[in-house]
Amino acid sequence: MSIYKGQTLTLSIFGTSHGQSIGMTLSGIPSEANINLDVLQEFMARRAPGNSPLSTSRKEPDIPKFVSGLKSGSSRNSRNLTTDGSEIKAIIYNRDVKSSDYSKIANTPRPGHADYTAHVKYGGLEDSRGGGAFSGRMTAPLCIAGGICKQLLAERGIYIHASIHDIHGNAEDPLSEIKKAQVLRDSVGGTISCTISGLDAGYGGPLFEGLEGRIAEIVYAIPAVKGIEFGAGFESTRMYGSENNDEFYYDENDTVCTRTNNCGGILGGISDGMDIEFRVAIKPTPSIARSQRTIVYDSTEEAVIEVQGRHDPCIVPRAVPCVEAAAAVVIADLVLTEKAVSSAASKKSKGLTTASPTSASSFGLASDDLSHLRSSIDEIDLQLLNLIERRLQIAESVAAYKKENNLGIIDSNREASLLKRIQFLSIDDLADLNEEIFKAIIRASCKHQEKFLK
Ligand SMILES: Cc1cc2nc3c(=O)[nH]c(=O)nc-3n(C[C@H](O)[C@H](O)[C@H](O)COP(=O)(O)O)c2cc1C
Ligand SMILES: C=C(O[C@@H]1CC(C(=O)O)=C[C@@H](OP(=O)(O)O)[C@H]1O)C(=O)O
Repeated sequence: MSIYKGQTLTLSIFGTSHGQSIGMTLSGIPSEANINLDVLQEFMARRAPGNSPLSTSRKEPDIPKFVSGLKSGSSRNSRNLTTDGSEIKAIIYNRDVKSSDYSKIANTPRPGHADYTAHVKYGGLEDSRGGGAFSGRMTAPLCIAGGICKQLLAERGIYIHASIHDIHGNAEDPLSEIKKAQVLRDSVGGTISCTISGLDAGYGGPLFEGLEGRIAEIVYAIPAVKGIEFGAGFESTRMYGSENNDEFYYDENDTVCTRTNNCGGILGGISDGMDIEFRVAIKPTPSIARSQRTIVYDSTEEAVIEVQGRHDPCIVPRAVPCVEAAAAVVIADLVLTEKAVSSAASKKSKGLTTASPTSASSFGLASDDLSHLRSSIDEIDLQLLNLIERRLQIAESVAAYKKENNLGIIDSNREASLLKRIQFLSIDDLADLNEEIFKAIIRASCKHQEKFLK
């Protein structure tokens, strides 16, 4: 078992590549967070093996079975679940295990893999099949946790997106490098870019509390990661200060912004309100079918091995969601731990120049108050969402009736009387605004009905 200890979140990942199962326990997620299982499964599928000729042929559906922490939500959709505040525990059973691939190389560590170091540490008791506890397969549970955290963050307007930057140095046609490597019975690595947007200024802290270190800690847990750089990173060593410094300005909403983002959205270990940008270096897959020299355990002999079996010719494409997952876990931990820092705190209009949680209160708006207000809004949004979903379900029945009776979708009389009723029920000065909102709801409903009339 391997454990990540954040300040609020604890994530433990268990199992091995060829054992019965792998899985994770995530604690610290508050109750009432909405988790949609379809969204989670789509995320898991981006990482799952066997989905492309450019990945390992091992086929694993990677559908997590939740054994605690999630309950049915208030919506009728059984795929919409809610956290209940207890530990979230999920298991994935390994399906497509072919351990015979590993029997020939049991005594000869693969260069570049963790076989040798695991052997030293666990004295021969380690399970090296499929990489054992060091396998890239262990990123499936990481993606369960990360997928949950991504949904939690999206509800707070924070989004994480990673993509392939280059493979083997080729940013124009990266996938062609994998095909070349396959022909050569070799492997290649590459770089993944990741952007975190929507995180307010003021998260993190100096020295050991710095955001770069916290993100790096969890990104380095992904097997095959060999480097991480933020913003201009190593390139900044070739710049003058005048080129590297990100000049400040106020945007049209009087929010503090920077003209460039060479610091990658982090200054002094603290988020500056711009996107957090970093790149991750992934080494070439260690298991390759070409001859390589190695040693034979418990002897002084050397040997030549050619690794058989199913392997990713390049880890980069499947590591992209893993990087998003790692970033999501650490940012969720940060957001759940630190008091929400008012985005208003970095606005000129409030007369504030710093984003520190303590200074916010001295200007009349305590960050505590703000986070309470925001959580009330989140709660209302949830109710609205459920009500809108119920309304759309009823609209489906209306569509069925219209289809049966050859009626058109738009009924202007009905729409006019509905809007009139809204005007009547509204508080005076909100009547026009409410009418606009309901017009949008009616439009969405008609669009939804159209699907059922085809
Ligand atoms: C998604 C993913 C898939 C991987 N697939 C393979 C693979 O098929 N074969 C392999 O030898 N290594 C694979 N790896 C990399 C090894 O697990 C990793 O190199 C090994 O555990 C040693 O760890 P290190 O490279 O971090 O030192 C994969 C890693 C990830 C993240
Ligand atoms: C199965 C996955 O990746 C595995 C990662 C891996 C390794 O050494 O890291 C070795 C291979 O395992 P096997 O030899 O059993 O096919 C990959 O298939 C996965 O990521 O789900």
